[in-house]
Amino acid sequence: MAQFTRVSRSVGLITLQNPPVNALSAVARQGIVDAVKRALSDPKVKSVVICGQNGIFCGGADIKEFGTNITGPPLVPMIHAIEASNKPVVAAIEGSAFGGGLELALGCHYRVAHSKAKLGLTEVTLGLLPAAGGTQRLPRLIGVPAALNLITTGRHVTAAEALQLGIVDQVTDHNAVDEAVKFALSVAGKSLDARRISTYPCPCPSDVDALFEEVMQKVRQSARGAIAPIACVQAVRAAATLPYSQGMEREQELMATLFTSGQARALQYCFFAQRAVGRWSMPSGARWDTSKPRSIHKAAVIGLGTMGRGIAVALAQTGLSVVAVETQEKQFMEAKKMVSGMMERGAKRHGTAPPLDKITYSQNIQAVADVDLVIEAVFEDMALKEKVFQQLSTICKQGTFLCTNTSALDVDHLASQTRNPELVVGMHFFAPAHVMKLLEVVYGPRSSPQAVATAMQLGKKMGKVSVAVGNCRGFVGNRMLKPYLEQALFLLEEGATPELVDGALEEFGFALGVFKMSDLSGLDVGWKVRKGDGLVEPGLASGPSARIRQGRRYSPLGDLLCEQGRFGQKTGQGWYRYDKPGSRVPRYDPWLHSFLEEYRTQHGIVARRIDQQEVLERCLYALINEGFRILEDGIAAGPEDIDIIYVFGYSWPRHRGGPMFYASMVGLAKVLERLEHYHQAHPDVPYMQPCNLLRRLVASGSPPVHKWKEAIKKLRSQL
Ligand SMILES: CCCCCCC[C@H](O)CC(=O)SCCNC(=O)CCNC(=O)[C@H](O)C(C)(C)COP(=O)([O-])OP(=O)([O-])OC[C@H]1O[C@@H](n2cnc3c(N)ncnc32)[C@H](O)[C@@H]1OP(=O)([O-])[O-]
Repeated sequence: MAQFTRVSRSVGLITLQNPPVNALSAVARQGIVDAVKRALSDPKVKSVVICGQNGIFCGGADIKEFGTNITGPPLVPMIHAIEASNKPVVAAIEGSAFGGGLELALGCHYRVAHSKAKLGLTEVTLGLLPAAGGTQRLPRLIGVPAALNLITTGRHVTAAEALQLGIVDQVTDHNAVDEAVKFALSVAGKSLDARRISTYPCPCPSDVDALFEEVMQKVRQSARGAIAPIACVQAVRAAATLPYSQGMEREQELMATLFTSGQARALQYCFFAQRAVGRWSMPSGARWDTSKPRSIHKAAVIGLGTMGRGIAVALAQTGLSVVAVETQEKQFMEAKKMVSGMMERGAKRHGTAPPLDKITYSQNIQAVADVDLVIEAVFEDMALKEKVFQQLSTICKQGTFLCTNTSALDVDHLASQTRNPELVVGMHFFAPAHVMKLLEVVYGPRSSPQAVATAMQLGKKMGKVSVAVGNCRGFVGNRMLKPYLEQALFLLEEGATPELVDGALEEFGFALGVFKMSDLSGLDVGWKVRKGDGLVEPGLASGPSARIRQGRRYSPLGDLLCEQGRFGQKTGQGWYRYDKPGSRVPRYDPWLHSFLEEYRTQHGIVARRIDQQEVLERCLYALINEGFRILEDGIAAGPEDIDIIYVFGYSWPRHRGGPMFYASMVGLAKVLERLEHYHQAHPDVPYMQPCNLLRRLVASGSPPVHKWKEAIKKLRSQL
């Protein structure tokens, strides 16, 4: 709803009241329409201010209404009525003005913003475009290039930038509503002819065609298959080339296409899923709202390799005091330099001072005695980690949380090395840890709800999207990755090339295909793990057993590359060739192709033609099937947790909503049928056998993804 009051005798103050973000729901829109009518018909009111309650202007259209039968007054005529008013209307922007919220403000004649406010036409991030006149008014106000930048990226701008761009007329450090009221008093009675943005000519660059062609090319490249950014460019082009009313028609047309698209549904699902993962629960019944986190003031990082350095930087940037421990002299000296460099670069980007004094370095693990929380990030070796946890358990003060950054090892086993296993959780960061947004918080059967709550809260403070998951090999992300990687190797054996597999995955929307990604991460990492698991047999053996391990199909292709010293980008050779070690541009490598041919000959494999569809089905459905197993095992509480892990940690294209959402869009019955097909064709790959949960969901009518949690609970109770 919206409240109307008269202030300073002649200013009509309209306050949006729809907590928590004053979204423009049907009731809120009706409230605005009624309040505006009242203000315009009240002769005592000479000017109007629109603001939002609780320090937030407006979070835009009510996203929860999308996909329902939308009732109430539509936004476009509501905003037109405000703009057409013959009394000046001033938007008082505090907190956020996003999407439809900013469009509402653009319909006002003036905008006053608080200095801490953020503004943006964010619709593109939800698979939409600003369809309440935003694509037509913003370019008229700030010019085509700046509007294109904002609308196609959805980026938030500060009040200072908004002032510089000309989006707002005044920025204040004081109460924005009070300032807007003063402003409204000062403009009462003045002509509004030059204040209605829809009547402005669009400042058009001389060569419109060339500009839009260039922008479209760039947007297509970065969109990775997302359609909304492209529609945004088309709508702004309409602003630049058509009269306002025709531009509005084009905006509505484009919006109608996006509105019902699967991509919009996927992106809106991601929006809510990202928030839902914060409401975590454990199989014990412990939950986010009943578990109290402890405040962390001082933390330690043990091990300053690549991961440890990133974690130390991320902690320091959060404002915590950090003790960074590295026992090896050479690594210690190198890490100190690198960490300072990382902080200085980060600070330069944000225009702040680097938090260099937040970190103290030590080569002695005893230095962590008084910290509240430790994150162990030593080499991925169980014996080494066991030793570290035993030491920490005796060195640290009572109650210190002991966390491990392991990406796959048993968190519960590490907990068993300590006196207080309830204080142990996994905090699995993704490289580079000070940049990547994802954090898997891994609880073992003995982790206390307080330890989980504390790690989740710390993750949030560090700006991470934190997801609480159960303990198993590889947790959620890396456990699902294993079958995906293996399928890619099997496809190579059968006749595919790295270029074909990567091409299919990149067309699907991944930033990098699986082989380019492996080259980037380093092939030696997985090799070491496989060696540890007893899977690696040196040499190019032939015969049926050469490609079988522990009774299952195994591809030694990755091991063979590593034996040749081909570790990926770092050595200049991997699945691709690079100009020199450390170069980033992958190039076709004739050696690799001859090697694959030789390998197939040696193993009596006749290469066959593999198409993109098979690549996608085998790689993605294998990964999805493991996702269903993870749900079945209770390692993830729901599909949202898995999807958010994949979108934020594994570059899964957000416009496809994450693997589990994608499965629901493809249709569970279809996924099941294809898995059955591939399992029949490859019976020596047990993980291709469709998971029971998938079968049961299909048998129960393939409920939509938001109903899976409920369905899983029901299925469990029947077991
Ligand atoms: C045919 C149709 C024609 C349509 C015309 C087009 C109109 C327009 O162009 C389209 C739009 O505006 S598209 C919209 C463009 N707008 C955007 O893209 C802005 C999206 N919102 C945001 O970016 C952030 O929420 C804020 C920065 C506003 C606040 O951040 P913060 O302080 O960290 O808080 P938080 O944790 O993030 O949210 C708190 C709670 O509010 C919930 N909720 C939030 N916004 C909502 C919404 N619009 N709606 C509903 N709910 C919304 C959120 O789910 C959460 O609920 P929970 O149950 O407690 O989990």
